[in-house]
Amino acid sequence: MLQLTELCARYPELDLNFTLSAKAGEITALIGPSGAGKSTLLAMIGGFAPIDSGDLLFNEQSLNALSPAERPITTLFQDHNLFWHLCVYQNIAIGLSPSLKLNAVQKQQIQEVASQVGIADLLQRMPATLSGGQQQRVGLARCLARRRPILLLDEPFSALDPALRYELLALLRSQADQLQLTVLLVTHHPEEAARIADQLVYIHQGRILEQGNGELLLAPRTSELAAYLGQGGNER
Ligand SMILES: Nc1ncnc2c1ncn2[C@@H]1O[C@H](COP(=O)(O)OP(=O)(O)OP(=O)(O)O)[C@@H](O)[C@H]1O
Repeated sequence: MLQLTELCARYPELDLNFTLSAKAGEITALIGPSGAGKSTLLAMIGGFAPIDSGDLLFNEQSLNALSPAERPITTLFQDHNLFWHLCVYQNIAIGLSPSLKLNAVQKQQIQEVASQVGIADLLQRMPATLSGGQQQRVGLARCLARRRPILLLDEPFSALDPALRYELLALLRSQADQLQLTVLLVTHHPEEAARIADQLVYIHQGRILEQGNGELLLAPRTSELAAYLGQGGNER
């Protein structure tokens, strides 16, 4: 279980304060307007942005003092996931060993993960020769190969067309189930995320305003979420 308790960061323009928990095997979709603090929240969990106060626990162990590499976490971003001078195999391998020297078990792991995400026949290709969807599969494969129990995704599929985006979300769903990953996904496509997520979390101005399952989108309780969803106009 990943548990955030009053996890705070203060910036000149925004105070962030999050209390949230997510279980193994669960996908949590983080939605909210631009500038709400979604990416900063992922960065705080991943160790890339400072935590001013509060607790970040995974299976009851504090992660606050750990460096990004020491945390049981791997992150997939929208861009900059791939090294263009390395082939697909090496792009996955670098997640396991920065020197690209792999033992037999690690080599096997790469084959396995490549099959799981449907890129087993692309391992010798260069990233520039792949479609956007294939490239994001490679990025996802690298994250999965690292076998960290927490997977953070910051809008990784948003540049893809809707059908491909959904295909990758469905892949994420199956991997979360199989590997019992705790997944936090930042997305600007709430309806799509609702099809695969266990919980939706609406973030507004550095705070969680609403949280729940897909029903949230059908019946927002706050005027902020209604406005974000384009259902504004009704005073609530
Ligand atoms: N390093 C920083 N220095 C100053 N302010 C920061 C910093 N990091 C985050 N912030 C503040 O937090 C706000 C939230 O930014 P963040 O990128 O997390 O929003 P977001 O919800 O992910 O937006 P988007 O959907 O556009 O990616 C920023 O607008 C800024 O006010």
